[in-house]
Amino acid sequence: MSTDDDRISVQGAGTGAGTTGSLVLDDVTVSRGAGPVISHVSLTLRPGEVTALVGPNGAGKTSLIESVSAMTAHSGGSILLDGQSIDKLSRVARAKRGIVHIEQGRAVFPSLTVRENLALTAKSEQEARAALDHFPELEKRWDSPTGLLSGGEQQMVVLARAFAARPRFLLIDEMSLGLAPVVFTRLLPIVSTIAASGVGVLLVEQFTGLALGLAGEALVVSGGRVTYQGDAVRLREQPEILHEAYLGQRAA
Ligand SMILES: Nc1ncnc2c1ncn2[C@@H]1O[C@H](COP(=O)(O)OP(=O)(O)OP(=O)(O)O)[C@@H](O)[C@H]1O
Repeated sequence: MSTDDDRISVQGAGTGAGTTGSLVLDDVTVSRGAGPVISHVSLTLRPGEVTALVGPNGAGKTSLIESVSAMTAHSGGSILLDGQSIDKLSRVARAKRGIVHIEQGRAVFPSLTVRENLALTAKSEQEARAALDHFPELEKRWDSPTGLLSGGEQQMVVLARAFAARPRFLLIDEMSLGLAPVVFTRLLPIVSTIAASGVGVLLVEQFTGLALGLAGEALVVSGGRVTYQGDAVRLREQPEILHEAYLGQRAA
């Protein structure tokens, strides 16, 4: 059961001034089956900034990210884009407004070429090609069936396809899943570059150190609650906060 004392709010979250251009989660709770799996999260995503969402398995990270793209309905609080509630908007409507969700797992269409995969989201061949600016390694694979690419290259296709959709906000859930750390490390600068082009990124990641390296703000969640919210650099300097989150959930 949650109490008001458990709530962690961020200055500026909510409606009103300062939210234009932002995606705001205002006291969001997501429930599945018996009850809440993540409660009272307030967070503001801004263009050009990376926010890391980290915590142990089952903490509620995926449920939260899914509530933003409307894959899962939230049971409390509100989600606002440019200061307007998007609570009632479907997944497709939110995607049309620029909220793009990269789900866990590398969901490429293996028999389609890289070009064809990007054509699924890009408005034109020109835009698909433009997405390649961030992914020069895919250039030589342009006409290859995506299923023949390595795991890291397939994840690049997933990222490129999301970028070709011209997101305003990109929600990335466990991009590293099934990838060797060395391969994942190559993908991170691409995420930074995408953010630098003006996209607000929410990054859910199990490789916490790497994720915090490119984030401005970080949230740690454990057992469905936010246990830390603030500067990512400060979190890196205080690993005990993360340790507590992981150990605390195990003990709960
Ligand atoms: N479809 C579902 N129906 C019922 N409960 C679910 C469903 N999906 C997830 N849960 C439960 O919700 C809680 C939060 O899961 P969630 O996947 O959001 O956490 P997570 O932090 O993303 O974990 P992971 O890193 O393992 O994906 C867990 O207790 C999980 O068992």
